Amino acid sequence: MSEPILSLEAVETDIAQYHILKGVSLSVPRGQVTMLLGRNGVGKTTTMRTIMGLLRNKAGQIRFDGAEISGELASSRCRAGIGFVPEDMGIFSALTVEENMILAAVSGAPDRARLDWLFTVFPPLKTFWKAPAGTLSGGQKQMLSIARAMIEDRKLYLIDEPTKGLAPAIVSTMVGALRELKRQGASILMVEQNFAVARALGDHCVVMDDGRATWSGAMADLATDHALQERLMGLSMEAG
Ligand SMILES: Nc1ncnc2c1ncn2[C@@H]1O[C@H](COP(=O)(O)OP(=O)(O)OP(=O)(O)O)[C@@H](O)[C@H]1O
Repeated sequence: MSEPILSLEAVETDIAQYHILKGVSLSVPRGQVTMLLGRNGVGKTTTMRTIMGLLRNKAGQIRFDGAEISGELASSRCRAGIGFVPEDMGIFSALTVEENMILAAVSGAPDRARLDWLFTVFPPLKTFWKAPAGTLSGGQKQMLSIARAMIEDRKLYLIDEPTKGLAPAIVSTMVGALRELKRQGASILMVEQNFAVARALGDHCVVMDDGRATWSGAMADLATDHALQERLMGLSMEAG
Protein backbone atom coordinates (compact mmCIF):
# COMPACT_ATOMS: atom_id res chain seq x y z
CA MET A 1 0.00 0.00 0.00
CA SER A 2 1.27 3.49 -0.84
CA GLU A 3 2.29 5.89 1.90
CA PRO A 4 -0.67 7.84 3.33
CA ILE A 5 -1.00 11.44 2.10
CA LEU A 6 -1.19 12.52 5.75
CA SER A 7 -0.25 10.95 9.03
CA LEU A 8 -0.27 12.22 12.58
CA GLU A 9 1.78 10.56 15.27
CA ALA A 10 1.12 11.38 18.95
CA VAL A 11 0.14 14.97 18.17
CA GLU A 12 -0.50 17.20 21.17
CA THR A 13 -1.96 20.70 21.02
CA ASP A 14 -2.79 23.21 23.76
CA ILE A 15 -5.23 26.08 23.44
CA ALA A 16 -4.24 28.69 26.02
CA GLN A 17 -3.73 26.74 29.26
CA TYR A 18 -5.90 23.81 28.12
CA HIS A 19 -4.43 20.52 26.94
CA ILE A 20 -6.82 19.71 24.08
CA LEU A 21 -5.09 17.15 21.83
CA LYS A 22 -3.50 14.54 24.05
CA GLY A 23 -1.72 12.38 21.49
CA VAL A 24 -3.63 12.06 18.23
CA SER A 25 -2.39 9.38 15.82
CA LEU A 26 -4.17 8.83 12.54
CA SER A 27 -3.56 8.40 8.84
CA VAL A 28 -5.38 9.51 5.71
CA PRO A 29 -4.93 7.23 2.67
CA ARG A 30 -4.38 8.77 -0.75
CA GLY A 31 -7.37 9.09 -3.05
CA GLN A 32 -9.94 8.23 -0.38
CA VAL A 33 -12.32 9.96 1.99
CA THR A 34 -11.59 9.68 5.70
CA MET A 35 -14.25 10.83 8.16
CA LEU A 36 -13.23 12.28 11.52
CA LEU A 37 -16.06 11.50 13.92
CA GLY A 38 -16.81 11.82 17.62
CA ARG A 39 -18.96 13.62 20.13
CA ASN A 40 -18.98 17.39 20.56
CA GLY A 41 -15.85 18.86 22.05
CA VAL A 42 -13.55 15.84 21.64
CA GLY A 43 -11.04 17.78 19.50
CA LYS A 44 -12.01 17.28 15.84
CA THR A 45 -11.81 20.94 14.85
CA THR A 46 -8.63 21.36 16.89
CA THR A 47 -7.14 18.44 14.94
CA MET A 48 -8.06 20.07 11.60
CA ARG A 49 -6.64 23.45 12.69
CA THR A 50 -3.44 21.78 13.92
CA ILE A 51 -2.97 19.97 10.59
CA MET A 52 -3.49 23.27 8.73
CA GLY A 53 -1.00 25.06 10.99
CA LEU A 54 -3.51 27.50 12.49
CA LEU A 55 -2.65 25.94 15.85
CA ARG A 56 0.84 24.65 16.63
CA ASN A 57 1.34 21.15 17.97
CA LYS A 58 3.62 21.12 21.00
CA ALA A 59 4.51 17.45 20.52
CA GLY A 60 4.27 14.73 17.91
CA GLN A 61 4.72 14.59 14.15
CA ILE A 62 2.55 15.64 11.21
CA ARG A 63 3.72 14.13 7.90
CA PHE A 64 2.16 15.42 4.70
CA ASP A 65 3.08 13.99 1.32
CA GLY A 66 6.29 12.51 2.68
CA ALA A 67 7.53 15.53 4.67
CA GLU A 68 7.30 16.62 8.30
CA ILE A 69 5.31 19.90 8.34
CA SER A 70 4.91 20.70 12.04
CA GLY A 71 7.31 23.62 11.77
CA GLU A 72 5.71 25.11 8.64
CA LEU A 73 3.45 28.16 8.54
CA ALA A 74 -0.19 27.70 7.46
CA SER A 75 0.60 29.60 4.24
CA SER A 76 3.37 27.11 3.36
CA ARG A 77 1.07 24.17 4.07
CA CYS A 78 -1.48 25.75 1.75
CA ARG A 79 1.14 26.18 -1.00
CA ALA A 80 2.29 22.60 -0.43
CA GLY A 81 -1.22 21.46 -1.45
CA ILE A 82 -3.56 21.41 1.54
CA GLY A 83 -6.97 23.02 0.94
CA PHE A 84 -8.96 23.93 4.05
CA VAL A 85 -12.71 24.49 4.43
CA PRO A 86 -13.03 25.80 8.01
CA GLU A 87 -16.09 25.29 10.20
CA ASP A 88 -16.84 29.05 10.09
CA MET A 89 -16.45 28.95 6.26
CA GLY A 90 -13.67 31.58 6.19
CA ILE A 91 -15.11 33.69 3.39
CA PHE A 92 -14.76 37.47 2.98
CA SER A 93 -18.27 38.93 3.32
CA ALA A 94 -17.44 42.37 1.91
CA LEU A 95 -15.83 40.92 -1.23
CA THR A 96 -17.72 39.54 -4.20
CA VAL A 97 -17.99 35.84 -4.97
CA GLU A 98 -15.54 36.42 -7.83
CA GLU A 99 -13.01 38.18 -5.55
CA ASN A 100 -13.32 35.41 -2.96
CA MET A 101 -12.54 32.84 -5.66
CA ILE A 102 -9.60 34.81 -7.07
CA LEU A 103 -8.05 35.13 -3.61
CA ALA A 104 -8.38 31.38 -3.07
CA ALA A 105 -6.29 30.52 -6.14
CA VAL A 106 -2.78 30.43 -4.68
CA SER A 107 -0.87 29.81 -7.90
CA GLY A 108 -2.26 32.61 -10.09
CA ALA A 109 -5.49 33.42 -11.92
CA PRO A 110 -8.19 30.73 -11.60
CA ASP A 111 -8.31 28.24 -14.45
CA ARG A 112 -11.34 28.91 -16.73
CA ALA A 113 -12.24 25.26 -17.26
CA ARG A 114 -12.03 24.58 -13.53
CA LEU A 115 -14.35 27.54 -12.85
CA ASP A 116 -16.86 26.28 -15.42
CA TRP A 117 -16.81 22.88 -13.72
CA LEU A 118 -17.40 24.53 -10.30
CA PHE A 119 -20.35 26.45 -11.76
CA THR A 120 -21.93 23.16 -12.80
CA VAL A 121 -21.37 21.74 -9.32
CA PHE A 122 -22.54 24.92 -7.53
CA PRO A 123 -24.80 26.90 -9.94
CA PRO A 124 -25.57 29.75 -7.45
CA LEU A 125 -21.93 30.84 -7.60
CA LYS A 126 -22.36 31.72 -11.27
CA THR A 127 -25.67 33.51 -10.60
CA PHE A 128 -24.18 35.61 -7.78
CA TRP A 129 -20.65 35.97 -9.23
CA LYS A 130 -20.60 39.77 -8.85
CA ALA A 131 -22.53 39.90 -5.54
CA PRO A 132 -20.91 40.47 -2.14
CA ALA A 133 -20.44 37.12 -0.42
CA GLY A 134 -22.14 38.54 2.70
CA THR A 135 -25.46 38.67 0.83
CA LEU A 136 -25.50 34.93 0.04
CA SER A 137 -27.72 32.49 1.96
CA GLY A 138 -26.10 30.13 4.48
CA GLY A 139 -26.06 27.26 1.98
CA GLN A 140 -24.62 29.43 -0.78
CA LYS A 141 -21.88 30.66 1.58
CA GLN A 142 -21.00 27.04 2.34
CA MET A 143 -20.88 26.31 -1.41
CA LEU A 144 -18.51 29.26 -1.86
CA SER A 145 -16.35 28.06 1.01
CA ILE A 146 -16.01 24.58 -0.52
CA ALA A 147 -15.55 25.96 -4.04
CA ARG A 148 -12.68 28.15 -2.76
CA ALA A 149 -10.88 25.01 -1.57
CA MET A 150 -11.65 23.30 -4.90
CA ILE A 151 -10.50 26.18 -7.15
CA GLU A 152 -7.19 24.40 -7.65
CA ASP A 153 -6.35 20.75 -7.49
CA ARG A 154 -5.14 20.13 -3.93
CA LYS A 155 -3.27 17.09 -2.74
CA LEU A 156 -5.46 17.00 0.38
CA TYR A 157 -8.76 18.63 1.33
CA LEU A 158 -9.57 19.28 5.00
CA ILE A 159 -13.30 19.92 5.29
CA ASP A 160 -14.82 20.78 8.68
CA GLU A 161 -18.58 20.12 8.98
CA PRO A 162 -19.69 21.11 5.48
CA THR A 163 -23.36 20.33 6.15
CA LYS A 164 -23.66 22.06 9.52
CA GLY A 165 -26.92 23.98 9.84
CA LEU A 166 -27.96 23.42 6.22
CA ALA A 167 -31.45 22.56 5.00
CA PRO A 168 -31.82 18.99 3.65
CA ALA A 169 -32.03 20.11 -0.01
CA ILE A 170 -28.74 21.99 0.32
CA VAL A 171 -27.18 19.02 2.12
CA SER A 172 -27.87 16.91 -0.99
CA THR A 173 -26.21 19.52 -3.24
CA MET A 174 -23.22 19.48 -0.91
CA VAL A 175 -23.04 15.67 -0.90
CA GLY A 176 -23.26 15.69 -4.71
CA ALA A 177 -20.37 18.16 -4.96
CA LEU A 178 -18.22 16.21 -2.52
CA ARG A 179 -19.02 12.96 -4.39
CA GLU A 180 -17.82 14.65 -7.56
CA LEU A 181 -14.57 15.63 -5.83
CA LYS A 182 -14.22 12.08 -4.53
CA ARG A 183 -14.87 10.66 -8.02
CA GLN A 184 -11.88 12.63 -9.26
CA GLY A 185 -9.68 10.76 -6.81
CA ALA A 186 -9.23 13.50 -4.20
CA SER A 187 -7.81 12.73 -0.77
CA ILE A 188 -10.15 14.15 1.85
CA LEU A 189 -10.27 14.36 5.64
CA MET A 190 -13.72 15.50 6.73
CA VAL A 191 -15.45 16.22 10.02
CA GLU A 192 -19.14 15.38 9.74
CA GLN A 193 -21.82 15.12 12.44
CA ASN A 194 -24.54 13.93 10.06
CA PHE A 195 -24.00 10.18 10.02
CA ALA A 196 -26.00 9.61 6.82
CA VAL A 197 -23.63 12.04 5.04
CA ALA A 198 -20.58 10.43 6.65
CA ARG A 199 -21.74 7.01 5.49
CA ALA A 200 -22.55 8.23 1.98
CA LEU A 201 -19.09 9.71 1.43
CA GLY A 202 -16.63 8.01 3.75
CA ASP A 203 -14.31 5.15 2.89
CA HIS A 204 -12.60 5.15 6.28
CA CYS A 205 -13.26 6.72 9.59
CA VAL A 206 -11.35 7.79 12.63
CA VAL A 207 -13.27 8.25 15.86
CA MET A 208 -11.97 10.65 18.50
CA ASP A 209 -12.65 10.82 22.20
CA ASP A 210 -11.14 13.20 24.75
CA GLY A 211 -8.30 14.49 22.59
CA ARG A 212 -7.25 11.15 21.10
CA ALA A 213 -8.14 8.98 18.11
CA THR A 214 -9.66 5.92 19.75
CA TRP A 215 -10.76 3.85 16.73
CA SER A 216 -10.11 3.73 13.03
CA GLY A 217 -11.41 1.42 10.38
CA ALA A 218 -13.66 1.00 7.38
CA MET A 219 -16.73 3.22 7.25
CA ALA A 220 -18.81 0.20 6.23
CA ASP A 221 -17.84 -1.61 9.45
CA LEU A 222 -18.91 1.30 11.66
CA ALA A 223 -22.06 2.00 9.64
CA THR A 224 -23.40 -1.50 10.10
CA ASP A 225 -22.41 -2.01 13.74
CA HIS A 226 -24.71 -0.10 16.06
CA ALA A 227 -23.10 -1.57 19.18
CA LEU A 228 -19.73 -0.24 17.98
CA GLN A 229 -21.25 3.19 17.34
CA GLU A 230 -22.68 3.17 20.83
CA ARG A 231 -19.38 2.19 22.37
CA LEU A 232 -17.34 4.72 20.40
CA MET A 233 -19.64 7.69 20.24
CA GLY A 234 -22.14 7.13 23.00
CA LEU A 235 -25.12 6.72 20.72
CA SER A 236 -26.26 4.46 18.00
CA MET A 237 -26.85 6.54 14.91
CA GLU A 238 -29.50 5.44 12.50
CA ALA A 239 -27.54 4.83 9.34
CA GLY A 240 -30.70 5.63 7.41
N1 LIG B 1 -10.35 29.03 22.07
C1 LIG B 1 -10.56 28.07 22.97
N2 LIG B 1 -10.30 28.26 24.27
C2 LIG B 1 -10.50 27.29 25.19
N3 LIG B 1 -10.94 26.04 24.88
C3 LIG B 1 -11.20 25.81 23.60
C4 LIG B 1 -11.03 26.78 22.56
N4 LIG B 1 -11.36 26.22 21.38
C5 LIG B 1 -11.74 24.96 21.68
N5 LIG B 1 -11.65 24.71 22.99
C6 LIG B 1 -12.00 23.46 23.68
O1 LIG B 1 -11.31 22.41 23.03
C7 LIG B 1 -12.06 21.22 23.06
C8 LIG B 1 -12.10 20.65 21.64
O2 LIG B 1 -12.82 21.55 20.80
P1 LIG B 1 -13.04 21.22 19.25
O3 LIG B 1 -13.77 22.39 18.67
O4 LIG B 1 -11.77 20.80 18.66
O5 LIG B 1 -13.99 19.95 19.36
P2 LIG B 1 -14.89 19.29 18.26
O6 LIG B 1 -14.74 17.83 18.43
O7 LIG B 1 -14.59 19.86 16.92
O8 LIG B 1 -16.33 19.73 18.72
P3 LIG B 1 -17.64 20.12 17.89
O9 LIG B 1 -18.15 18.85 17.31
O10 LIG B 1 -18.55 20.66 18.96
O11 LIG B 1 -17.26 21.16 16.88
C9 LIG B 1 -13.42 21.60 23.62
O12 LIG B 1 -13.47 21.20 24.96
C10 LIG B 1 -13.45 23.10 23.51
O13 LIG B 1 -14.24 23.66 24.54
